[in-house]
Amino acid sequence: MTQSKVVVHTEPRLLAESAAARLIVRLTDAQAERGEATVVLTGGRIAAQIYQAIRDSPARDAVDWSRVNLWWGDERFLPAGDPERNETQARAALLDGLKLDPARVHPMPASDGPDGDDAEAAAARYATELADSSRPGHAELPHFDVVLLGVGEDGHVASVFPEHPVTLETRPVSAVRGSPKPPPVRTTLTLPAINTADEVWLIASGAGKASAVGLALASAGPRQIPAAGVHGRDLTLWLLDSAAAHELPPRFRSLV
Ligand SMILES: O=C(O)[C@H](O)[C@@H](O)[C@H](O)[C@H](O)COP(=O)(O)O
Repeated sequence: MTQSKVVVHTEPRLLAESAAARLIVRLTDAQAERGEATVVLTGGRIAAQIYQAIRDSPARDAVDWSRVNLWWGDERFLPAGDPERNETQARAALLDGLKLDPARVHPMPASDGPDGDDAEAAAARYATELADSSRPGHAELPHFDVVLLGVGEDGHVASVFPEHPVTLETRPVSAVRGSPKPPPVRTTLTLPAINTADEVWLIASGAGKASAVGLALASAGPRQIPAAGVHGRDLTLWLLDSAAAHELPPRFRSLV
């Protein structure tokens, strides 16, 4: 039975620093347990701050980065190296400074890759790459220790947007057309894929997220608020700053 936890920090800098420290510990624990660790990265502003905090952390190399498997939860379907790609932003903020094993780094396909501008084919390709790394007993997906998710003002996570057909997708990876958040074409892990993770961390900063966070932790459904539809097998962790926590349901009010 998954455990839910909400942690509120007074300001964005503390949210980013503490999330970075938490991820370093989580990855080192996973490596101690299984010899490797697997994390699914997200895009966005608070995620970039977390990546930079990891980069600058004195504890950074407690993680053996050569034994970390990196996947992405979603990607803007743009040419390789485009500054708007989540991969480009993660590499600039953190990855380029780490001793990663390139064979363990799995960016989502670019729009100038082997599938050209066919986002559906690119999504299928990523699904195959995931399946090729799947864990025993799970035909389609590797073991995800942690999936990181930013939360949109509208309650989206990854590129699963409210009332979008992708909210009903059962395949692990989907193309997304008509994204309300530019660019319009993306690829994303779906809610069922995200929910295979041991832990899902939802990270939100700023007053603009307060409504979506409050609805997700109240009674919203996953089509209306996709963030309401994600949960880890062991832990669903909300990492918030005070501004994003401003509309938490009464049972969480003591945290703010
Ligand atoms: O490709 C993307 O845009 C992200 O994956 C997206 O899901 C992001 O995490 C949220 O929109 C929050 O972004 P901010 O932290 O910048 O508000």
